[in-house]
Amino acid sequence: MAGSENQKFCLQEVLDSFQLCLSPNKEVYLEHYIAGWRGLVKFLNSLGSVFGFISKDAVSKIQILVNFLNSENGSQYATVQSMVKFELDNKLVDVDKKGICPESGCRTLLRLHRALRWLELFLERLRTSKEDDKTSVMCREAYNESLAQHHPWVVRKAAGMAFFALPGRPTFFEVMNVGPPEQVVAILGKAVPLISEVYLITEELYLKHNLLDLP
Ligand SMILES: CCCCCCCC/C=C\CCCCCCCC(=O)N[C@@H](COP(=O)(O)O)[C@H](O)/C=C/CCCCCCCCCCCCC
Repeated sequence: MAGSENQKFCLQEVLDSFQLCLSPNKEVYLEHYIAGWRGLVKFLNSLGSVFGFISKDAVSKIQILVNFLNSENGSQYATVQSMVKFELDNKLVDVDKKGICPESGCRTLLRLHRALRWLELFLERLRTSKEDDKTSVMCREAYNESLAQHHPWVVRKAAGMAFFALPGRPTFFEVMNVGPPEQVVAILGKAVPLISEVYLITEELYLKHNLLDLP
């Protein structure tokens, strides 16, 4: 999969990954979760270098999780549930403040998990938007309702500037690469509930283990 972030984006592939994410007993497969994010990063990269700092952060977090999956403990990272159990049982998570495990799987996934909520809110706005609605406004609103609450001022400012560079809705829909607008809206109608389900399962798991504020 190396370098796949540079290939052409297709929304259907992202949908497929998030579909494969859930096991029959509603565990979240890390491999497919990562594949979903890789697909999204492809989209981000196609929007231009102004989004480079966001893409870079997402790629570095994806890479941390890939490294865990490929490590000698890889089988413990098969699902988000098994990762949480393994890291907590073996004291591999910095719970209160950064210490000897600053880049645990739990902490790294939490950052992507928060971004998944932004994605859900943004895609729902896109799905229900009108032709001349502004993607930058949809993106900002979704960001303010989610990720922004976890970012310091300087990151919020940089993100806010980048949103101005987002293309209009028609170009945005074209880049999604699934056909005419009605088709995009139909696929978004499948993607949003799926992403929401993955988000909620992870949120409940993290809440149960008191992991929602990992430093
Ligand atoms: C389906 C097609 C349409 C939507 C496609 C969206 C594509 C989005 C792809 C990636 C989204 C970005 C994921 C960002 C992860 C951010 C994780 C994070 O919060 N990191 C911060 C905290 O990390 P630590 O310091 O604690 O390690 C880090 O400080 C962040 C730095 C970069 C800025 C992040 C800004 C996020 C803005 C999200 C909106 C992206 C706009 C994309 C527009 C399509």
